[in-house]
Amino acid sequence: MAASTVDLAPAKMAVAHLGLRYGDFSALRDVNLVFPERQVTALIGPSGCGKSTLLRCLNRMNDLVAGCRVTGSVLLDGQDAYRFVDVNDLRRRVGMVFQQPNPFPMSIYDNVAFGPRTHGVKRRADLDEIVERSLRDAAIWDELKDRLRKNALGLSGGQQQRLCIARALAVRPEVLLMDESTSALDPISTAKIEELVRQLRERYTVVMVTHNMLQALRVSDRTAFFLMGEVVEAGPTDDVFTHPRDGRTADYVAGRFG
Ligand SMILES: Nc1ncnc2c1ncn2[C@@H]1O[C@H](COP(=O)(O)OP(=O)(O)OP(=O)(O)O)[C@@H](O)[C@H]1O
Repeated sequence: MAASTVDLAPAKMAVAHLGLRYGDFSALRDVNLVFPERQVTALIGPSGCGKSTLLRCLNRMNDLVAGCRVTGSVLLDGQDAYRFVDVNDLRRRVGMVFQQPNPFPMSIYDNVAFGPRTHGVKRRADLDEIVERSLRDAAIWDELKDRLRKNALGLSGGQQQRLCIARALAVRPEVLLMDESTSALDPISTAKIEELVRQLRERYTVVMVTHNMLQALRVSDRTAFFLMGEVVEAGPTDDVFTHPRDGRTADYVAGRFG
């Protein structure tokens, strides 16, 4: 079978024969996926099928879960992320934005400067430059530039989430993981973040978990459909939604279960 053009894009990340157990429970089984550079990949599937678990393997957040055991491999630029990449370096290169906006209870400026400071950036001019660049990249500079010293907890939910994206971008990641990052937001804030993701893909590789089929269709280049810890089908988003190869994918994207 001829590979499609998207399949030929260089893989920024990939997982091969990935398995994950929480104690006796097998949450992922033999998952094989590629995440091409500068593309958005959506992970879809019913609740509990392992989407967030897979996402957390990509930056080894599952290392923090007691009793969790990972088999197979996770590759970043072809290097095994569990063996050859320092975990702190991995988490800098593979940033994450969560479902609930979670700004720190400090100023907008200090939220964005937090990561660079922990990585040793001290000069005020450098931090100023990083804060402005990150807020611009998160499409929220114009809204916030006159209130950088105000507490981040005073922002709306949508603004807080874009601030969290700016905070993630401040350490210059290469991959951005988004775990249902719009599900707590109103439709206008959601639309702003979707537009932002479309812009971010020019420079970053994005992997997003979403329950929203239309969101996957609007913003992703590729989609992987999970069911009970396995990938049923993965490929270009248009193919998965309009010509699914597996009947279970067809039923799910048509909303017949979920
Ligand atoms: N820390 C944990 N300890 C034990 N089991 C867990 C843990 N985290 C997740 N699980 C289980 O692993 C399975 C997959 O969970 P996961 O959160 O990855 O699913 P999901 O597809 O992201 O679900 P949702 O869409 O509801 O967020 C579920 O059965 C869940 O209960």
